[in-house]
Amino acid sequence: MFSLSSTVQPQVTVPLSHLINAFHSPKSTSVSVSTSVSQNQHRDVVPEHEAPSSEPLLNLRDLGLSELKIGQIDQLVDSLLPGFCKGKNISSHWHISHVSAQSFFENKYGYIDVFSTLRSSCLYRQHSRTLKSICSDLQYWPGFIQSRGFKTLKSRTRRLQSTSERLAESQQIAPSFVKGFLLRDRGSDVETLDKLMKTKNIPEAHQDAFKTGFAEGFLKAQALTQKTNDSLRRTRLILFVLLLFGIYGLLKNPFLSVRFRTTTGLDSAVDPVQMKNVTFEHVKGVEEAKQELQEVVEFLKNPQKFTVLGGKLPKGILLVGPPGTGKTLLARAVAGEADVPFYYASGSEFDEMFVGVGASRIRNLFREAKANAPCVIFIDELDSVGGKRIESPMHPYSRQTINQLLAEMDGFKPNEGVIIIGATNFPEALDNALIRPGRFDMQVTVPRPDVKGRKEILKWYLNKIKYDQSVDAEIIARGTVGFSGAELENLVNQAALKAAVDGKEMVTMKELEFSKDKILMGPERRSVEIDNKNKTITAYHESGHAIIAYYTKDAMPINKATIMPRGPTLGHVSLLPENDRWNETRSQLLAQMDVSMGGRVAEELIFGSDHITTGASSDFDNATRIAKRMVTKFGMSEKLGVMTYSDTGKLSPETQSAIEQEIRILLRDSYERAKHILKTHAKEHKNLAEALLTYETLDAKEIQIVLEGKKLELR
Ligand SMILES: Nc1ncnc2c1ncn2[C@@H]1O[C@H](COP(=O)(O)OP(=O)(O)OP(=O)(O)O)[C@@H](O)[C@H]1O
Ligand SMILES: [Zn+2]
Repeated sequence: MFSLSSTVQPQVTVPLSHLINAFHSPKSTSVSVSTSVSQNQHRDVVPEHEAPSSEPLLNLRDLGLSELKIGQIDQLVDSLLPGFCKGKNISSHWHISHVSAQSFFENKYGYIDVFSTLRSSCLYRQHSRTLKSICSDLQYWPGFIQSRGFKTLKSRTRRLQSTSERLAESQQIAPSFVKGFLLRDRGSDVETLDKLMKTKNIPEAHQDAFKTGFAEGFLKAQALTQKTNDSLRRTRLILFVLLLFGIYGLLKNPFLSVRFRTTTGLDSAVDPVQMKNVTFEHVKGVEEAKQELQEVVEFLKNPQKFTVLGGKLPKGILLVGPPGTGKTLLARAVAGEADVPFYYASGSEFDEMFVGVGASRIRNLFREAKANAPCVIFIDELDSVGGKRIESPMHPYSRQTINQLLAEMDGFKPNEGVIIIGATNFPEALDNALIRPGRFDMQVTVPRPDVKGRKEILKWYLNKIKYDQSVDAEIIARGTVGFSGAELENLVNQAALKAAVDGKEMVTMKELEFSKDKILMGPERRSVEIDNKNKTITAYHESGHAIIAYYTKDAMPINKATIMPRGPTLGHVSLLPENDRWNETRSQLLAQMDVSMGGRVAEELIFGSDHITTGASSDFDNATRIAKRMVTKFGMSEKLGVMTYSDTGKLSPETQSAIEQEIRILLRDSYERAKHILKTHAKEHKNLAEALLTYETLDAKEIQIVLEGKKLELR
């Protein structure tokens, strides 16, 4: 601790504590003193000390100090002024062993024992020896002297008053020199010291040494006080200079200044943007969301019209959906359609480790927005400011931030024309207080686009680039199940870049397919040298899949087959659902399993069962997953019936083995069906594999040509 009292304390009390230490620190000395006093005195003293009430109030005479013999005094003085008696001179020992510490502990060990004061005050009182009793009186002194160094005059007076009050009570019995110390009259200190030494018959030569020692100790203590004060002042100065440098650095250094700015909360994204250039036209494939937001646009255009009948519009709208589905775009479009200012804020901006900063940003944002109503405030990643996790110790102040947000949302009237749109990927993570009526009480789902939506989005972005008329957006749309708007935009962009790199004038299907595969499976690995044997195996394996897909009634249409290594694969066949599949029939699922089996079946038929490879593992994963779900989820096993088995680990061993049995049968049958097809179409299989070895990649049309036995035009 660096409190003033604790730093200054030691110096002022030094001289006396030295005395105290000198009096009774060498235990053996004090013992020998007390044993050598006459039995009488000893008896006199002991009972007094046994009575607790008499503790500190002892008269020197009672202590028998005046009766000490010369030899004993020598002993005493020796303990006070070590080395003095021997040399009858102020030895160098005395100079060194002075005073500079408050306690015996500190003198001995060289560092402060923080409990020394407490301990001493208790211990000294417990001592039954006479000299120690004096010390118990003496050690009142440091406490009062301490105040002189740094207390105000007022407090000092008060202290003195209380001191004298206490004194008044004990005036009759307190030793006079202790009184002198307590009153801190230096003159009387000396006087009392003189008197003491006189009454106690301390020889004159000793008296001088005694006083000198006292004075020296005092001076040293003064010097120490001065030193401590100086160093204290220096430390403060250094800290102040460092602080100034720190602030200067923060303002000067660009990186730091950004930190500083963002943490001050003074400029938290309060500049609105006019969104004239973004309208609902720009958002494709999310028709339902657009319809729901249409009424908000009407409201922003004319807030009064809506509230005149007492109707209330939601203050907050929550856009919920996976990343990249166009939530931000929709919010912008709302502002753009209504032609009102758009305030953008990201939830993570408010998630500050500094107390109050997040809250003050929210305040600023709402103040600005209200001044410019009607307007739209958009808070992206709302979960990072309004999430339930805000109780976590990592975000100690986010509770404040969310409370501020709630207060601001409650703080304006519904017809003020401020609409808050929040976006989140995890609505379930939001704090309940945020989604109750009056806050974000309208939820709009922004899902991943369906095949129609994907086609629209693709067309929208294709129209921004040069593309060949042969490009069929629908084919790409069908092959990009689960893609978000942002991913589709990226796909078109990558195709355009690829075309540019290849020196083409326009983007064709080839580039679009290429970038689709790249996004789905990772980049091509053209540099990998695959030996002919492996290439052949891959060609037959992939053609196996393709043949099964082609000749199985309920399989998805083939889109493409390739033996170009990409990501972790050596080749692949891609199939295209005609439409997004909302439901799948039993025969469609079986067809998918058969197609998966096609690869391994081909390897076995062409190269023999000793030469099958590891390449089919992901095919089996896929087939097994389908079979398992058919049995345990879809009720498609006659033996196990129309029942779901969610946690197979908890089922009885019989049921578990029955499930396993059924899955095994489904897979085995699938394998056999695939084998049958490949055996039947061995010729087509061979043709297709050879075509793949020649051309590396074949699209749906080319595959059809090969399988119909026609010759492919040379590319
Ligand atoms: N439905 C869509 N129509 C047109 N473009 C879209 C669509 N969805 C996404 N995009 C494109 O993707 C970009 C990113 O989308 P946006 O930032 O709106 O997604 P988001 O849902 O807000 O994502 P996040 O949750 O990651 O913030 C948009 O700027 C836009 O170019
Ligand atoms: Zn395969």
